[in-house]
Amino acid sequence: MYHFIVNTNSGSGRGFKRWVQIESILLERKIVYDVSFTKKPNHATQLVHDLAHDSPNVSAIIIVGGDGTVHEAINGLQNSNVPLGIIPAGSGNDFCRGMGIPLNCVEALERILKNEKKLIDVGHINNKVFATIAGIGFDGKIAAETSRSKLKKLCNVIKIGSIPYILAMLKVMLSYKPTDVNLRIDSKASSHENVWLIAIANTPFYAGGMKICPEARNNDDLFEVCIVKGISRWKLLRIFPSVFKGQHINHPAVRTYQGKNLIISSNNPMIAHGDGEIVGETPFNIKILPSSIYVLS
Ligand SMILES: Nc1ncnc2c1ncn2[C@@H]1O[C@H](COP(=O)(O)OP(=O)(O)OP(=O)(O)O)[C@@H](O)[C@H]1O
Repeated sequence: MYHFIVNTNSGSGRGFKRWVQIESILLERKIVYDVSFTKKPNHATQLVHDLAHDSPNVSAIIIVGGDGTVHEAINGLQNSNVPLGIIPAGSGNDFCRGMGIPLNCVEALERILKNEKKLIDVGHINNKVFATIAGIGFDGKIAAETSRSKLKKLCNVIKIGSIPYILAMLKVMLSYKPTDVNLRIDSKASSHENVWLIAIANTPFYAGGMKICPEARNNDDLFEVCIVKGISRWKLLRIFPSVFKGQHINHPAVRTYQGKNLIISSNNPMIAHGDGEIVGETPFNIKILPSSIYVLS
């Protein structure tokens, strides 16, 4: 039996609208399902954990929500073979974008009903797992600003999901102070001065379609790492638009690496997000968890 978990709040109410559409299709086709609605932040983790570990009649758990709800769901799914399906209903939907899951909810449902499973890697940071990207520094600060933004709701309604991110980015850019970082990727240690951000990617996209790590794949047992450092805020502002096409990686202030395990410390605390949800401050120990969860895709 399919069990749907709906975050009616995601995408400023889009979650509810998508569920109404999906439920009418399920009823019309006489597909057996059950549904739970998230009642508060982090509720999806508990719901998924209980369904995946204590409900033998659940054949798949389908999330109706955005990246935050997917993040909560995968944190409840650890050590389970129950596959996860996603009906995108958030403002960013970067996990779906990275997996090639249709952003149209009816097409996403059709894909789920084909029952084709992919085994994917996830990342681990501060006792949390993440499916897309962990962003540290400038990035984490922007995520913290965006999650507080009232504008996010309005922009969701008029379908310009990246705008709150861009405005938060401009605000943080004016005040952010880059810091020095010690980094170990697998056995290789390095030091970096004036670091703006470190993105550790399992899939290419964040913030509603910015291609921060174009080469990231979630089935290769590896992170793609992008570091931006030693650049003035005005030059950073100038190269920013190139991130939408992933062309920023050619700039001399941008370095890319690959690896499975990272240890990161910094002179001044750097805040981090995983899948857009705040996960803490430096120091971090981050590792890839290969072939961790099944996704219907
Ligand atoms: N009943 C609820 N009331 C308030 N918040 C909730 C409820 N259920 C879940 N949430 C929270 O809603 C937040 C936003 O959900 P989600 O990330 O799925 O949507 P989004 O932010 O619109 O999409 P995206 O992350 O793709 O931009 C999550 O952080 C989750 O904890």
